[in-house]
Amino acid sequence: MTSAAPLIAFQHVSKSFDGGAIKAVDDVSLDTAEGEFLAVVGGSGSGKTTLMRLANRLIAPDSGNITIAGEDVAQVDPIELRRRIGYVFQSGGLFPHMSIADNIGITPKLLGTPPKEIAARVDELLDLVRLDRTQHRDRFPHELSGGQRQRVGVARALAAKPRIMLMDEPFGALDPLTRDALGDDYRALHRSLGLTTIMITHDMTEAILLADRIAVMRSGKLLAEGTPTELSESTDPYVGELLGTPRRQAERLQILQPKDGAAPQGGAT
Ligand SMILES: Nc1ncnc2c1ncn2[C@@H]1O[C@H](COP(=O)(O)OP(=O)(O)OP(=O)(O)O)[C@@H](O)[C@H]1O
Repeated sequence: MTSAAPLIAFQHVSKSFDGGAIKAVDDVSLDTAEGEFLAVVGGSGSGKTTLMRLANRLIAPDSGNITIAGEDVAQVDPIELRRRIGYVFQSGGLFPHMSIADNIGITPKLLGTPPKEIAARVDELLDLVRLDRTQHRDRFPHELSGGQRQRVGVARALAAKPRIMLMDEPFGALDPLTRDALGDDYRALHRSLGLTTIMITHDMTEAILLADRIAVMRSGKLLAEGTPTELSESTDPYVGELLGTPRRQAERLQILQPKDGAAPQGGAT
């Protein structure tokens, strides 16, 4: 647990579907401090997306509550909430018939921002996510690579200058190198913009590399949470199983370590 007051707090949150037959989220209490990067991992159907949708008020909990900076989200106007919380979808969620500039500018437009200001903001955001302005502004989503589309998804989520970013498997569908590059770039943005981020990922290695803290979900319940080091000390068999892959990767990657402290070829410092 962190000592600072949480920016986002789930308190005994539950959500069922199909008349109670499916307990998607089952009595989850979880805090995220301001500036923290929290990864939520867990198998398919464990309740990760439902947890995000509850925070964003896309759905309402059956019981418990979610607060942002101490305020119950149920009391916050949904438009105001979307301004405070950026949301990045796995598929990018871009509107196919709209240009990249229009996709990125949609939230400022809905908020009544004057067109000139929107155009300037779109260019600023393209720079921020490292996409060339002139090359990309007028293209359509199908004219971009998967990685570029996800960069646009991040830019669009940042358009209204939110303090909080919720990301649902944002880099899951990308090849490993692109995934790595986008993860690193996003982590840098998280820091430089002072964001608080909750990111769902299936990939424990990605969670360890990017997040300050990791929450493990299973069957709607929060099974474990902590820093990567804390989790690696967990005796829970499922947590151990999730950590199996990164452990094996780490062991195999040992062979890439320079021997006897010698500098790697190329003389990088
Ligand atoms: N609108 C809905 N109506 C009925 N059941 C739902 C609904 N949304 C989610 N569920 C069910 O709730 C459970 C949790 O789903 P959720 O999407 O939160 O899991 P997840 O951990 O995000 O899975 P994945 O990693 O596959 O995206 C699943 O059994 C799912 O089928």
